[in-house]
Amino acid sequence: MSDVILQTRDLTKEFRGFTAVSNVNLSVQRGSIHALIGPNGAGKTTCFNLLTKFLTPTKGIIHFNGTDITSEEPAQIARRGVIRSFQISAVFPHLSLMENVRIALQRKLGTSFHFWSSERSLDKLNGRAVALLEEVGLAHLADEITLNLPYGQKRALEIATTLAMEPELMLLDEPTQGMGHEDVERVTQLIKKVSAGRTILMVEHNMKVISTIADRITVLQRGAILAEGDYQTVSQNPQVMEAYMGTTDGQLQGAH
Ligand SMILES: Nc1ncnc2c1ncn2[C@@H]1O[C@H](COP(=O)(O)OP(=O)(O)OP(=O)(O)O)[C@@H](O)[C@H]1O
Repeated sequence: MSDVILQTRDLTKEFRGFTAVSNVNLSVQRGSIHALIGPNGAGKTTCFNLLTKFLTPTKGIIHFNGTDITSEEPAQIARRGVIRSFQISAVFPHLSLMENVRIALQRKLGTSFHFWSSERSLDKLNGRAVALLEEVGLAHLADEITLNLPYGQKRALEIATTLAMEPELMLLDEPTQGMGHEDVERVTQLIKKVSAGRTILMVEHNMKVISTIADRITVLQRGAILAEGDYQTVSQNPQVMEAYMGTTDGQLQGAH
């Protein structure tokens, strides 16, 4: 039986008559790494904004875990476990890595009386923060000031703060953007690692990353789904090649 965690039906967003996302029927399998790709302006970011309700759809339905969440507020959707990776600017540069992860954990716990009434709550909080830093390979830098981290490790910290929100579905927005080859490799492996027991929907331009870790790919063009399938299927689709390269005999590897 297929196990779909996220499903959209006819998801559409119009901006003053311009259709940025057009009747998108997206189906994300639980436990998969699903990539959303497409040329500039294809509607990828708008899709993410609709899924997290930073934008209200003009039309369409969003189901998460079988529940219609279309009319829910962003905070409600986040509480359900749909968490978009924080932008790098949301990580406090003058605080240590440990402090940043603790703040993310506190944000998740909020004013839960059950948690804070426990005498050992601070120990638990610190323990959880260390475990998250370990998960992303940054535990040895726990007391380092975030500002001093190289770019690749800042993105790993961003993933740790996202994990602190206990995501069931993580939305990663161009996680390897602006990285050198080694950082791309490291973050690719990190995404693979943290995908265990979670579902990841990622916007990514780097075809090497996509071919390495994506189970399924949805290609958007001018707001609509152009193609879907695994890397092999999508990369050999003449329409996809055309959309990326303006040629039907090009290779997707060269895109972006
Ligand atoms: N708030 C807005 N008002 C008007 N038009 C918008 C708005 N947001 C996005 N658009 C338009 O919608 C289209 C899709 O934009 P979007 O940012 O979703 O594309 P994208 O696939 O994420 O592109 P990129 O890869 O360049 O980030 C673009 O033509 C963009 O100009």
